[in-house]
Amino acid sequence: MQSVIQSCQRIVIKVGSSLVTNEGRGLDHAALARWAEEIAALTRMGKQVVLVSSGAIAEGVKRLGWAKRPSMLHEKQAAAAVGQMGLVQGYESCFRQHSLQTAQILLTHEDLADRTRYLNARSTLLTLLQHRVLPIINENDTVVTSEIKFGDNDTLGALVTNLIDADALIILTDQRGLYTADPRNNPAAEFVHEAVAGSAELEQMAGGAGSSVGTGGMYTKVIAAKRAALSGAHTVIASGREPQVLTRLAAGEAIGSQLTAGTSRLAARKQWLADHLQVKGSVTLDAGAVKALRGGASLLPVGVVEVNGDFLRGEVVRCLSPDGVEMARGLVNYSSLETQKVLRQPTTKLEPILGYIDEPELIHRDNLVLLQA
Ligand SMILES: Nc1ncnc2c1ncn2[C@@H]1O[C@H](COP(=O)(O)OP(=O)(O)O)[C@@H](O)[C@H]1O
Ligand SMILES: N[C@@H](CCC(=O)OP(=O)(O)O)C(=O)O
Repeated sequence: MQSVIQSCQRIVIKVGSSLVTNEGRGLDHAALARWAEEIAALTRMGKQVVLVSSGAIAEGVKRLGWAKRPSMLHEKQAAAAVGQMGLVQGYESCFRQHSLQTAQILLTHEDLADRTRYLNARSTLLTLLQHRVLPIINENDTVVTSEIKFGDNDTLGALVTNLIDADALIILTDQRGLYTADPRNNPAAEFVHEAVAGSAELEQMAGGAGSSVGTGGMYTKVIAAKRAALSGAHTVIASGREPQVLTRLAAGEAIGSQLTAGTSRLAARKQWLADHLQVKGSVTLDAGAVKALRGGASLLPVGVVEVNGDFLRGEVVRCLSPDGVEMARGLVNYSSLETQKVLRQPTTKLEPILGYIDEPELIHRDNLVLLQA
């Protein structure tokens, strides 16, 4: 078996608290240095990497000299604020050795649930990647209340994977991967080398956290793999203590448990577009544009004759044929006001009319679902 990571270009890597903080004993600088070296090697291969790191609370608890992880939310938040300083300092200095710039991003659930904030988070992350900066993400623990909390970084890792259309999610933890039962208390548990992400039996195998430092255990990792697969991304759960784990995965070596996505990234994205998003308005196309879309092309402003309703960049609109029948829907690159200004215009006129150009297409073909043959 080959690792799918070899052919993946954009990868989210999540590292858990017990690994980052040596089971709560304090920041594991040697481990951070190893991952930094490997991630630098991945970026030299042309891969784009986003790191989701836990460990702020565990490190804060250690720095504050507390005997154990507190149960009060405010104490956890205080610990996270202290510990996050340690995390970013640690990562910054390790990645600097490899001339890699890093950026800290702290997110809450609301940032990804709100359409505008979601698009902003996406654009910022993609811009950082374009500039070869390594984003290091954690939950914004100091401001969250229980209602807006992701709660565990496995979920956050999967949502970031969906957000940036990553090809894969690698979850590094303190076990080799997924076993048929928690190996800490089931010596007979068997290792799962490969499975389809989202299969029901995986959720039955996975238990909670085995240590007092981690939160979600294997259950949240299996659910994260199911969620990552919704945008067509594969997940690998592997040990962060395995020597050269990241570079070996990138070389195609099958390490850890590989939970593959059933559908391709493009098919998944189109399914998601078709099913999940609220439709905000519509554009009416001319006959030429209808033909172009049916042939697999993107929608250009030149083929649009009318705009109906109010929509913003990133929202979903209906594409109507000249006789008013919905023939496609997709994610628009320009708002209704902007579209109004550029309809029937060739792409070369976008910049003179708008004063800027986001994308040459009104709807890119990857963001378009055809509804009729
Ligand atoms: N089926 C399983 N296979 C492997 N580990 C499991 C399983 N069920 C529960 N676990 C537990 O999940 C733990 C990893 O999750 P967690 O402690 O939350 O780590 P992290 O901090 O890396 O997120 C393992 O140490 C193990 O005890
Ligand atoms: N945001 C928290 C993450 C908590 C968490 O999910 O931990 P883990 O199960 O180890 O990934 C922190 O940095 O402590």
